[in-house]
Amino acid sequence: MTMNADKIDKVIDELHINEKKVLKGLESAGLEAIPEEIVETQKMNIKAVMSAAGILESRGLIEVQKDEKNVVSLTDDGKQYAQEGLPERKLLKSLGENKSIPMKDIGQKTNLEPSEVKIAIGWLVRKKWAKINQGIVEITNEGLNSLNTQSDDEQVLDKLMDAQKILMDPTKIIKDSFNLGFNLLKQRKGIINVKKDSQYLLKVTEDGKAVIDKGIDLTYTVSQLTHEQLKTGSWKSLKFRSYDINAEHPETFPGKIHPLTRIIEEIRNVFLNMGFTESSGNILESAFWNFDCLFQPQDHAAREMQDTFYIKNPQYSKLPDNDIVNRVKDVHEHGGSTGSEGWNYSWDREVAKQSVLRTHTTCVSARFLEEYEPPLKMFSVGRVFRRETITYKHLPEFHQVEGIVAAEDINYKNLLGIIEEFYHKLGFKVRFRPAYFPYTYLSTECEIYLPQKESWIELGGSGMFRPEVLEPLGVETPVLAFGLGIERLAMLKLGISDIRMLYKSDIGWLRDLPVSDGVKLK
Ligand SMILES: N[C@@H](Cc1ccccc1)C(=O)O
Repeated sequence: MTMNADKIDKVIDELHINEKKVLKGLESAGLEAIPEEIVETQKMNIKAVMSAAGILESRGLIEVQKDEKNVVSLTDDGKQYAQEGLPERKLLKSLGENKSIPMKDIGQKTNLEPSEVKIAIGWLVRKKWAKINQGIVEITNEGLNSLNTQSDDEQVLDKLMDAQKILMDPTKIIKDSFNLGFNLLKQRKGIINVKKDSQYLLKVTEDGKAVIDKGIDLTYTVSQLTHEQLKTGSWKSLKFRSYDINAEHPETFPGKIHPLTRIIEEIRNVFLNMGFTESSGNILESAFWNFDCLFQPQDHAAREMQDTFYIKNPQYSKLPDNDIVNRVKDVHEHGGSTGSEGWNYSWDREVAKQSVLRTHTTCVSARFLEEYEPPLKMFSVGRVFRRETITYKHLPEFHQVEGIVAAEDINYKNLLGIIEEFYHKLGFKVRFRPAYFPYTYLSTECEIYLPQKESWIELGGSGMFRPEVLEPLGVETPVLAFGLGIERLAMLKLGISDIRMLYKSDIGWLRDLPVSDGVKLK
């Protein structure tokens, strides 16, 4: 099957100068040549020819045939034998017409070296030129007949002497006289050398022919720009090799921002766009800001060691001004001036001073309210900590987004509207259920719908801060507040079923995520 014209043009366009030269060389050699010939005609080195041939072969333009040959030549000893004759020939000659001679006399009566005598007798017998009878060497008729003729091995010896080397095909076993002679010589050590040698033959294929027929322009095409070309300006006259966007390439894994970070950024953008101011607090917090100022009684279950991480060092954190501390104490003990009864116990300053890892970001909202005057809209994102057993949907450490809106005419309906709007912007449908928090009334839990599971899952709490919270902070307007978990939202957005995957260093699934989902990061 041959290529169409478009394909031919594309192939030509992609050929490197060396590949073009090899094709040129093959064209002038009649579509078939050994690499050495291309080296000659195209003035290339053998390495360049071979690597270009490899590429041409991979593109189907040529075929590279490999021919393994044995190169046979004579050793120095072999050459000496070729000149002086093999020992058995020397012995036969020096015996002349003598048909027999005792073995022990051979040394004296012939001109053979002592070391040759044994070999000579051995081969005389092997070649059936002589027999040994009770210590006497007797020349046979065959021996006499061969006085004036060359045996097979002697002929090969002569040929090798003349030709210096002879190529033999190792895959073919030929029973001609050359091979017989060659095998005989090989049985004697140190006469002939056999080396393997690969010979390549480059043959143009039909596709290659089509490319050659189209005409190959030897203009140098550059695949890489060098410093030199830029400096001298020679790049202006160069022809550049076009990109092959289909070329094989190693798989790469670009760095990307972790999806959880991205979702946090997306959430931040939503609130910033809704006109909220961003704030933040500390991970290490006093029980006062985490619990007490939120009207959470000091014997509340959530404060217990099994739910909250208490810190040994620093064991205690600083409390704010006595004013606010005393107002909080008042509210806890008997409701302050809110009209509420409070919790009716004796509030302990030491308990409020304990250091904790914040269990929610609501403490950020409390601190903000203490510092700023309504009207205000504030959100914060941060890590919170709870003594949870790790499961597919629980982590002892996770993120919350927390927010408050404080203004004269703010009400519970606004709260539901804001939460609905927030989830809507992230692509979720939300519903509300009544709930209880010590610091809000009315209180609600929000749930979002999971189409895959056809069920609702709880994502966070919210409510209107109680007067017992607002009064000590000096806030006179209503305040709506919410605190929503982020990891569960991330699970839904990313379609993962185990929350732990968000914190695993196993990057397998992260590799499959797109590099960007279009969320702008600062
Ligand atoms: N702090 C609550 C959420 C909440 C925030 C604000 C008001 C009401 C509830 C939680 O962590 O679950």
